Amino acid sequence: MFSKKTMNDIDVQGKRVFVRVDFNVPMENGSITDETRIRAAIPTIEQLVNRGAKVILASHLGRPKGEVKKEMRLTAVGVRLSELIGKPVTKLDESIGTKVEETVANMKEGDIVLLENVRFHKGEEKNDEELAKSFAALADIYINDAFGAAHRAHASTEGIAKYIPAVSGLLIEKELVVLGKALSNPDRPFTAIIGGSKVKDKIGVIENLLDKVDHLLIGGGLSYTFSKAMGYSIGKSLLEEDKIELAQHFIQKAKEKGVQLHLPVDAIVGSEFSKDAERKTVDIDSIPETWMGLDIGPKTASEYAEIIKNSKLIIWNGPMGVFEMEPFANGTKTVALAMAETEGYTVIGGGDSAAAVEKFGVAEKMDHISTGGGASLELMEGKQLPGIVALNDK
Ligand SMILES: Nc1ncnc2c1ncn2[C@@H]1O[C@H](COP(=O)(O)OP(=O)(O)O)[C@@H](O)[C@H]1O
Ligand SMILES: O=C(OP(=O)(O)O)[C@H](O)COP(=O)(O)O
Repeated sequence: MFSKKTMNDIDVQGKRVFVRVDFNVPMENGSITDETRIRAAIPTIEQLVNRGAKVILASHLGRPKGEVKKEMRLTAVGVRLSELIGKPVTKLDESIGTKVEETVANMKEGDIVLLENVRFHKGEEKNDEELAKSFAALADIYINDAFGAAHRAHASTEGIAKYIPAVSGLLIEKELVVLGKALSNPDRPFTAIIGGSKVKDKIGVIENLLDKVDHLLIGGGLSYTFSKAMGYSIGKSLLEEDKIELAQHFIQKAKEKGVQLHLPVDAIVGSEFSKDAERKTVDIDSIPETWMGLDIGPKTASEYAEIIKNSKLIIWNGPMGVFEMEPFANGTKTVALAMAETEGYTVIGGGDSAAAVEKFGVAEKMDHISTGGGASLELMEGKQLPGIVALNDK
């Protein structure tokens, strides 16, 4: 049961509503390559517009680390949102300050304003009180609908909730209901697949996952820290040096728990991080010194596909390789196709993983595409998400 107040529990007509969404979409050369997260926010926005709210949207994009980065502006997102929703969206170049205050003061019922990337302010990720108060001062009500960022205690996801009435949006509610149902009493075999490049963020979740799953499949950039822990040389592959010991601990813990921890047995390596790189397939203990692992190899991919097909519940977060580059897309594609074929209940989490199943044309075949990668993993671990804890109880 969802114990937090939602936007259905409150009156929003004529109210200024600060809606935190997760518009952190994959971008390439200024264009949006996957709009899953924008589409996922639309039911909340549309309903608020129809109910006569003044809708102030806030989001982060990428990790600009407190600086204004031109390629991380939300301008393209504003344009696409306006097209999808069929209404004007006023995109501002700031998220606080006089210009924002004036624009908000002139809003009419049903208007939509999109603020600039909140992470252009250092205070956002520090959950700075002053910044949170400035966001709160813009609105009468706070609605959190950024499921993908709900595991972050930031000024616009958590801090703001201290100062004005705070409720959840429709997406967060839906995510919690669907994920909660799948995870509360999981069908077995239960398999989790973890990959991607946010190694520091994701390696920690493995500790608790080992208590929950039957199979854990590791791929993507994350896998090379494990290869290193096994004593293999990994050339120039992605490595989180200070997590090698932790990876060793997980390999040991998996053995003790009887969890099948599967690590890649082969890799596709490239001579550089480029789609035009020279490429070859090698066993995992034979990555040449100056090369880098950019995809799981074919033996690994087919082993993983087999496990997926024989599982009853599969949760996948993080691509198996740099699938955005055609020569390194095959591992992710094989896993995506196996997810489409399995009889098991399939959950995809994360911006890039969602983009991958779209790219390979199998999004429709998934049982649930979650907008949160890290957030769904933390939920699966049994952790409380700060962006949700902060909301008012029913
Ligand atoms: N071997 C690798 N080396 C470097 N980057 C990788 C590798 N494998 C996958 N990636 C990258 O990981 C990124 C996605 O990681 P992440 O953000 O953790 O996933 P998600 O958004 O699904 O949670 C993709 O852009 C992909 O190119
Ligand atoms: O893309 C996101 O997370 P995800 O890659 O775990 O799905 C969210 O927007 C959170 O972004 P962050 O991991 O930079 O805080």
